[in-house]
Parts: sequence; C-alpha cells; structure tokens
Amino acid sequence: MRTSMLKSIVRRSSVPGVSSVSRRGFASGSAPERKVAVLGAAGGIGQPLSLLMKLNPLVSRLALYDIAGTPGVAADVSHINTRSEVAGFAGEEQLGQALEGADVVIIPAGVPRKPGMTRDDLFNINAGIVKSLCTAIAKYCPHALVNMISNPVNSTVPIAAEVFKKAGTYDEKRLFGVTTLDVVRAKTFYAGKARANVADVNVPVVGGHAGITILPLFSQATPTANLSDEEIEALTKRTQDGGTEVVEAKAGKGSATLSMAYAGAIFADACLKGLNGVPDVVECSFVQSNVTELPFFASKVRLGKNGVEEVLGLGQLTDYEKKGLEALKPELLSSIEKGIKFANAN
Ligand SMILES: NC(=O)C1=CN([C@@H]2O[C@H](COP(=O)(O)OP(=O)(O)OC[C@H]3O[C@@H](n4cnc5c(N)ncnc54)[C@H](O)[C@@H]3O)[C@@H](O)[C@H]2O)C=CC1
Ligand SMILES: O=C([O-])CC(=O)C(=O)O
Repeated sequence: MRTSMLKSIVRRSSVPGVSSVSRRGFASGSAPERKVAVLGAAGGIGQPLSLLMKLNPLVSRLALYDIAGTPGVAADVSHINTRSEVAGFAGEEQLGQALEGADVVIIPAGVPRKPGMTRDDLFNINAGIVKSLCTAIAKYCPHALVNMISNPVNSTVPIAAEVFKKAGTYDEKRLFGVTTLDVVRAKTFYAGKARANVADVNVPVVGGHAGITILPLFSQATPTANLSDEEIEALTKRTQDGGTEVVEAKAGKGSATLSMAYAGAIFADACLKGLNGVPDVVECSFVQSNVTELPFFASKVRLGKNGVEEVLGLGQLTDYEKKGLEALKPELLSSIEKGIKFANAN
C-alpha cells in the first residue's frame, strides 16, 4: 500500500480527528514538537502501533524501545516518509535515552494471554515489567502522559500510580489505562446490530478492562436504535468477551494486536491533541476517579494540556446497566487492591 494511501486512511478514518487537527491549524510540520515513546515496540502490538504512530503528523520524535528487536523495527519504520524521526533502543541500558523528553509513553510491554487464561493470569509476569518501566518513567520523563496497555490493566494502572507516588512524581492527570479497544469493539458490534454507519457510531464503555468489569453503555449509544433487551445483552456480552474471542481464534498465538494497535493509536492521538490544546477531546479511559467509590474507574475523560482535564460522569443508566455496574465493583476493586499491594510489597 502506498504511504500516501496509508496516511490518508489514517487521516480520514483510522485516527478520527487527525484531519480535524489539520483543519484546526496544525498543518503537517507546524504542530508542536512532540516525542512519543513506545515500550514493547518489537511485540505484536508494538510493531503495528509504532507504524501508526509514525503516520501521525502530531509526532516529531518516535522512540521505539524493547528488550530486543527494536533496531530492526526502528530501521524499517524510519524509512517511511512522514514527519517524525525514529530511533530504536534495545536493552535496559538504553531505556533512559528512549524516555528522555517524552511527552507520551505508550506501554504495550508484557506477555499476552493464551486460551483458557484470564487477564489476571498475566499479573505475575507483567506486574514486574510494568513496575520497572514506570520506575524509569519517574526518573527520565516524570511529566509524560502514560498510556498503559499491558494487562491486567485493572491492576497495572494502580501499580504505576504507586510507583509514581513512591518516586514523588505521581500526577493523576497523567496516568491512563487504555480501554479504547473496548470502545472500538462496542462501536463495531453495535453498528452491525443497529444497521448504522459504523463511522457515525459512539458508545461509552465504563468500568475496567476485563470480563464483566467492561461495561458498555448501549443505552447512550448514538445514533439511537430500537434494540431489544436480548440484543443489548448479547452486545454487552460480546463486548465483554471480545478479547477472549480473539485469544481463542488465535489459538495460542497471542491476543488482539492489530485492533489494539489501532485503538492505542487513537488514544495516543487524543492525548497529543489534548496536549496541543485542541478543545473537546473526549475518550474513555481507566483513570483515578471519583465517579464511583472505586479509586480507579474507566469513564469518558476530557483531555487537555495537562492530561486529564475532566473525568466525566456516567450519565443516565438503565436498570440493566445499573446492575452491571454493581456487579463489576467487587472484582474491579480486588484487581485494583492487588496492584497496590504488589507495588508496595516489592
Ligand atoms: N489494554 C488492552 O486493551 C490490551 C492489552 N493487551 C496487552 O498488551 C500486552 C502486550 O501484548 P502483545 O504485544 O500481544 O505481546 P507480545 O508478546 O507480542 O509483545 C510484548 C513485547 O513486550 C516486550 N517486553 C517484555 N518485557 C519488556 C520490558 N521489560 N521492557 C520492554 N519491553 C518488554 C517483549 O519483548 C515483546 O516484544 C499484553 O500484556 C496484552 O495482554 C493486549 C490487547 C489489548
Ligand atoms: O484479551 C486479552 O487478553 C487482550 C485484551 O485485553 C483485549 O483484547 O481486550
């Protein structure tokens, strides 16, 4: 596919709003300098995500870090004739260089699920990886916006918060669990059932990022459609099980990578737009929150020059959604507490 074609796909549809940024005055090349670092850049998500970030005209420097394999990925991506300068960093001794000066750090580092596993089964390996990466972020780019993709997100975000608190760098406005893939799936599945143009569809997804903690609010979906209770229940379940659907289809070869790269690119783009002062940038994300009694919760978030500008409330819920909300709280709280406990014990 020609670069111009790829860029135009990203501009038109893949990263909604990139075109509107251009329309709002950031012609390619005149947007502020922004460095994005991808940690885990040689992985299944990391590689296509690095490609999509290379296509984003808001990025001026792209640092690709992994424990191995990044020189090749960086050399490959660097030949694409878009704005950003690409550099690859491999091994812990180069992590500081990769992070220095970063405005946004995206973390898809860690092991993915195999069939039969829950996201929590990844905790034992990924908690340590996230903790060490966040320790380095606190040291080398304490003001960066952190986009946490590594699972279990319901625990890795609280781990990151504790690491930053210990380092004295925690700013709740700058830490995000990436739940965009849940929104992407909810939009796709809803558009199919509602026979709506998927490009016009919006669906908030709240709660967390695992099983029943993923709560799509189809009652607030637009454009509206007259779906039955059974259809809403089926859509809800499919969204909650979307990750498992992919894990099973990949049959031992990992979990969602391409759709996650797409979702991660949308969320990072929103963070960059917020930093650049573009108004009304709203995405769902798992953040420190007062929306419920839980310390972290995913809901719509308005992004701005300092990261989170406003955590938006849940709006009107149906009885079915209220039940889902109450049902998810114990599991989500226990995952949050598990992360906090790990960070403080290790
Ligand atoms: N938030 C979400 O919606 C989603 C999250 N995920 C999660 O993303 C993570 C990555 O998934 P994949 O890319 O498929 O896995 P992968 O195994 O293909 O890639 C992971 C990469 O992380 C690297 N890595 C491991 N330890 C590292 C360290 N200390 N520093 C830097 N890099 C390190 C590996 O070398 C590898 O290249 C998994 O935890 C997965 O569960 C996956 C899909 C969706
Ligand atoms: O299901 C998984 O393990 C990966 C993931 O988080 C997703 O695809 O939503």
